[in-house]
Amino acid sequence: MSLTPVPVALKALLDSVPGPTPAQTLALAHCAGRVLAEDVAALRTQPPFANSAMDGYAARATDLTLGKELKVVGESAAGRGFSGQVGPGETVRIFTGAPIPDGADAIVIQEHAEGVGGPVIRVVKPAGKGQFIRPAGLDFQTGEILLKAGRRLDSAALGLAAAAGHPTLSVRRKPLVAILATGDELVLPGEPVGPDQIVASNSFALAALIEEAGGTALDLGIARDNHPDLAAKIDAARAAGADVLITLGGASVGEHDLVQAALKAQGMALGFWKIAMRPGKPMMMGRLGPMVALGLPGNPVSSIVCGHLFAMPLVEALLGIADPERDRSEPATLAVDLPANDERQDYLRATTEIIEGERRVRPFAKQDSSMLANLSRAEALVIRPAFAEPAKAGDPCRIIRLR
Ligand SMILES: Nc1nc2c(c(=O)[nH]1)N[C@H]1C(S)=C(S)[C@@H](COP(=O)(O)OP(=O)(O)OC[C@H]3O[C@@H](n4cnc5c(N)ncnc54)[C@H](O)[C@@H]3O)O[C@H]1N2
Ligand code: MOO
Repeated sequence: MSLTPVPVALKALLDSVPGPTPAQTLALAHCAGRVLAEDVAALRTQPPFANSAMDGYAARATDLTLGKELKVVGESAAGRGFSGQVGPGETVRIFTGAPIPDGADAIVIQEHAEGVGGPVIRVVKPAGKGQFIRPAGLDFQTGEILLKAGRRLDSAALGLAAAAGHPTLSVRRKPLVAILATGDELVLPGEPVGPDQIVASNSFALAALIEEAGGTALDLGIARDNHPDLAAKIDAARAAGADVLITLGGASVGEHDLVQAALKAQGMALGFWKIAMRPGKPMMMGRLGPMVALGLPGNPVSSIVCGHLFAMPLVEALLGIADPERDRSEPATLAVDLPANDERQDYLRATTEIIEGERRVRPFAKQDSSMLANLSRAEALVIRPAFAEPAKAGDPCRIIRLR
């Protein structure tokens, strides 16, 4: 079977998503990091009235000339405006956020006015028309679309939704991603490690990526390399209503690599198996009813790199985020020579440094897909396209930043 190129695999995976998860209404306080299911329109105009950007004096701009003396006829504070009219030769003491009184069309800040005894001030620096006045609707108008569906709710978006008068928002349900480790050799961290056993790490790494992308990770534990156990764990994922089942390991061609057969036995329609990528070659994708099945290789670095490249965009697609397929790579410059590449697109763990304004990347000499320590030290993955010619230090390249 030929190897599926990375972009073809990504497209097939995202196309397999039946649609975004259903919408749910949440109180604003619980919306951080969630993704909007609908556009958000302003329920009010902001600011609702012209107000002062500074503490000072509101007057007619024609009166705010050097040395002019003005009579203070009242005060406008935030929440308590001045109800009268500002006439020629008059001014109103005003504070930041307070409504601009009728008749006034400029603010002189208090540092540019001095008291001359009694309720009189003198202008020591002129102010032009409109100075320090925020007109009504400066920020937004009622009905204006402020945030589009698919927007992740960061602090700026949440502040804006609140200012626009929304106590709740319609957001996508977090995609539920069941994660199943497989292997007779695996024990959990902290458990006694017998001969020939390995500590399972992939579920923890993948759960973190899923949560970072905006999903909920459901750890199904470890299935042993036999059909009854695998079937029971796959059943558990379906019973939980998982949108996605990620399996870890058992993806390759050995006699104990049973995951694909176990999924097919339950009716999985295979999308693809084996991609032109290093690490990550034995990755598999299929559909089991409404659930997307993503089979990641067991090697820890392979599963995490596939998690970045495939599982995170999959969660984004389920959240209805626009263009989950977008190119996430950035330009950089190689710090070392690299040999020609074969048919698998490489993702090389690398450190990065800025030299003379240029991001230089230095892949580790050892790239074995079992080595997690250099993945945690890596700041980027250097992409080496399939069949790339030998490259020299100083050549341009593309990278995916890891942090
Ligand atoms: N004859 C061939 N052998 C292999 C091929 C191939 O094409 N022909 N492909 C290799 C590649 S590439 C990869 S990647 C691995 C992936 O194999 P599996 O997905 O079947 O992974 P396992 O055999 O189950 O495990 C590989 C390795 O990773 C450890 N592992 C597994 N699960 C976990 C976990 N949850 N946490 C930590 N470590 C885990 C496992 O103990 C093994 O050491 O196949 C190559 N072989
Ligand atoms: O593709 Mo495997 O992930 O090279 O080790």
